[in-house]
Amino acid sequence: MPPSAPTVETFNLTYTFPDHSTGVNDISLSLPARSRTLLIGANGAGKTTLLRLLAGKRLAPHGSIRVSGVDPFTDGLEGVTYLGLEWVLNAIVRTDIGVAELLRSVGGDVYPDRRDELVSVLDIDVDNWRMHAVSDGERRRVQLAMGLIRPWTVLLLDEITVDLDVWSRAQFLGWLRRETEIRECTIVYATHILDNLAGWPTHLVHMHLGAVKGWGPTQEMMKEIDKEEEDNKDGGDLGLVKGEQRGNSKLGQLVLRWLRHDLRERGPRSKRGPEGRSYITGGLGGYGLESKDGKHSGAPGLKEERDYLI
Ligand SMILES: Nc1ncnc2c1ncn2[C@@H]1O[C@H](COP(=O)(O)OP(=O)(O)OP(=O)(O)O)[C@@H](O)[C@H]1O
Repeated sequence: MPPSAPTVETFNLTYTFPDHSTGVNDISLSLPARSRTLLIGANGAGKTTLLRLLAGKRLAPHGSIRVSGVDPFTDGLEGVTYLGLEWVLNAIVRTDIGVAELLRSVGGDVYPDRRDELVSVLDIDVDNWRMHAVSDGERRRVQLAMGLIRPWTVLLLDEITVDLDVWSRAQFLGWLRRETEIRECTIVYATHILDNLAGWPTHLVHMHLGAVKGWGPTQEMMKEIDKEEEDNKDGGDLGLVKGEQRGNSKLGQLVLRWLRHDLRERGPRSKRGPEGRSYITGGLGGYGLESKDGKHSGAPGLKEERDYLI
């Protein structure tokens, strides 16, 4: 990979699984060097598929992906680090092995400054922790350190911070941010957890049913929610009352809005339930029930779609 700035671009990227279901559909993105992009979308929106394609874990059509201006699958994926589920499930991190040894095995001695920095940021006890006898969150912290010691140029992160406590996650996100400020590197991060992310992403990508519905610099994307605040509607378009809105960050409000619209647009998953009864999902889950004769039995206390908060 050339030493130029690590831009990430896709050109009409489409991927269909062997069973003919759509993974991603006609995605064109141009993420600038040193950007920190969040992939946002409901479960099944295509975030993991996109990240795996960018990482070369799935074969993208020739010419549909460029990293630093070149086809990474022709010219090499060196510098691209993908941290996702399969990496997290690696069995070695559950064996009776010390942290120091593990970090050494992934190049800790070659990059001692980065190793020590990550150990400090992720609050890892190098001397005493053995991997078969740590908590899930502690294990995850060691895994993050292992995956990030080698200086990557493009980091593709599929939500793997779920086990971190709020403080550790904030420290970690701060470290990632600093990386993009002091080194030539770029991050694409798929997450549902928006805590401590206000001000973190430089770009947002809104995915739905395998497609990108919108993307761009965060400030541009936020205008949508700024406008809603200006309009000052009761509960806006989220179906939430005012007080509930206030509890969310602006980013949280924007994402709630997107996901609510996406679920409405997608519509019900299935009309048939057990025993011939059909679910009235209204795009928001199967809370209401309709009996065979069409009479609405409903979930206790829930009568209208507005009642089903996401
Ligand atoms: N191996 C597979 N074979 C067929 N279809 C798949 C496969 N993996 C994923 N899909 C489908 O592709 C779509 C996108 O899945 P993907 O895992 O990319 O979503 P996601 O946005 O990462 O979701 P989540 O937020 O739940 O992790 C889904 O509809 C899913 O059912």
